[in-house]
Amino acid sequence: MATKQINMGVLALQGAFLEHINMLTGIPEVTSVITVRTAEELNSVDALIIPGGESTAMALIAERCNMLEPLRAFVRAKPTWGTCAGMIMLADEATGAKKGGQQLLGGLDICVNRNQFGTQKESFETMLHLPEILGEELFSAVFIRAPVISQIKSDKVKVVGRLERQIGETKAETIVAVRQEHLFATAFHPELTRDNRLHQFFVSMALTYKQ
Ligand SMILES: NC(=O)CC[C@H](N)C(=O)O
Repeated sequence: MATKQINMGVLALQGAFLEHINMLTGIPEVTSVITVRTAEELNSVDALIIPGGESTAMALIAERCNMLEPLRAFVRAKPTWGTCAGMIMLADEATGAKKGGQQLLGGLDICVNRNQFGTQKESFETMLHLPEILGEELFSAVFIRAPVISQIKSDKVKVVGRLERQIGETKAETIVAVRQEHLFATAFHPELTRDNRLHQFFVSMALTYKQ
């Protein structure tokens, strides 16, 4: 039986989209990877990655390009993975937003808190346990001005990644990866490593939604 094939898109309005394209290239099931900037391009893909970057800028550009509604319709129906700023875009609610708020796409029944770990200088890389995705194996996760999931608002949301950090005397645990049906979100940047296991996971996940 022929292996199922998939056409992938990476939203390329702003942020680290080239790195995602590099990660997807070479995964056998991926027939094509395109940069998505228009509704026409969006409608030609089976699944989408929304990259990291700056969610306020991404939302403003999406609004100016009349992409907010096409993106909202896409994420309601088709597999989408948001990384970092992309995760913020997929959240139903965000705190720590700029004055006046910011546009979100929504879809994930979560609240995220932006820039939870501080400034760019406070970026860090740590080994993460993602048992539902990688079993016992660890994944090196890069956090850059990352958000965290501060609230889960429905039982449709499955937590797939937790980060434990020692802050002074206390151990703090935060949620950094979730899945809700066809949506997947990570607070960190798997595209900035040389490890494409999470990209492989997303491709397999997206294939299960392809007729
Ligand atoms: N690396 C990132 O994507 C940072 C996200 C950024 N802090 C935001 O709020 O959009």
